[in-house]
Amino acid sequence: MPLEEMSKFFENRLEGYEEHMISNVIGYKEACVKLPTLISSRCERLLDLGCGTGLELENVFKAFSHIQVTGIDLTQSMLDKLQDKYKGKSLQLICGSYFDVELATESFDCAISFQTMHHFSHEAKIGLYKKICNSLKPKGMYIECDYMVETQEEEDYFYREYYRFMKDMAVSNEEFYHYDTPCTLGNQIKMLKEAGFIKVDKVFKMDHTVMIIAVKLAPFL
Ligand SMILES: C[S@@+](CC[C@H](N)C(=O)[O-])C[C@H]1O[C@@H](n2cnc3c(N)ncnc32)[C@H](O)[C@@H]1O
Repeated sequence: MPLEEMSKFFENRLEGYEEHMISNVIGYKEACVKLPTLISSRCERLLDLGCGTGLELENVFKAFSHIQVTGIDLTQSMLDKLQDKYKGKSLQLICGSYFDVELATESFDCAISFQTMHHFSHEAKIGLYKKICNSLKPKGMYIECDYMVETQEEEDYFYREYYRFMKDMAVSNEEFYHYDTPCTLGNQIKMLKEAGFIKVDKVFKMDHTVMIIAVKLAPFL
């Protein structure tokens, strides 16, 4: 089956998307409940990469009613739904790729990404993580919740299949097509450290849903 272009994939599944995440992705609901407990009470500006319809923001807004959220997503229809759901909230929504959107230096207290990073190469993710790290204030943190695999063999299998599909479709690696290429927790931690985060810890795991916190500076600084 040919792969679908990334934003088309999500556009075509908008109806029923949230129900699918809540009912079928084991650990997703629980990770959303945990998220606000990990965010510092002093957090004023939050960056949400691949925010989609903002399902992960529901509990954040309950705990931080005045938080300012910048959300970036490739799919306009997902952003439209987010805007509709959170009327009256402080939202800046940007339709574009988080690989391309410029992020001002030291401008966010916290950055999050939920279920969006499992589509890219290590190289692309390290570049993006550097950009995220640079956009965080000195005491800022990045929280990633994503689909991860247990072994290197599984990770290698998914990347191999992805590159095979892309080759068969004669699509360049610069274009975004939807195919899951989850990484191991160990590789995720390595990538985040290589990008400049000082401390990276797993804080939640249920089935294949894993949450990591990456801190920009050592906590005692
Ligand atoms: C599985 S959804 C997750 C949405 C939301 N974070 C959630 O937890 O419900 C993945 C989202 O990532 C977005 N996405 C994928 N690649 C992207 C990119 N390069 N830049 C911005 N958004 C991207 C898709 O458009 C989609 O809305």
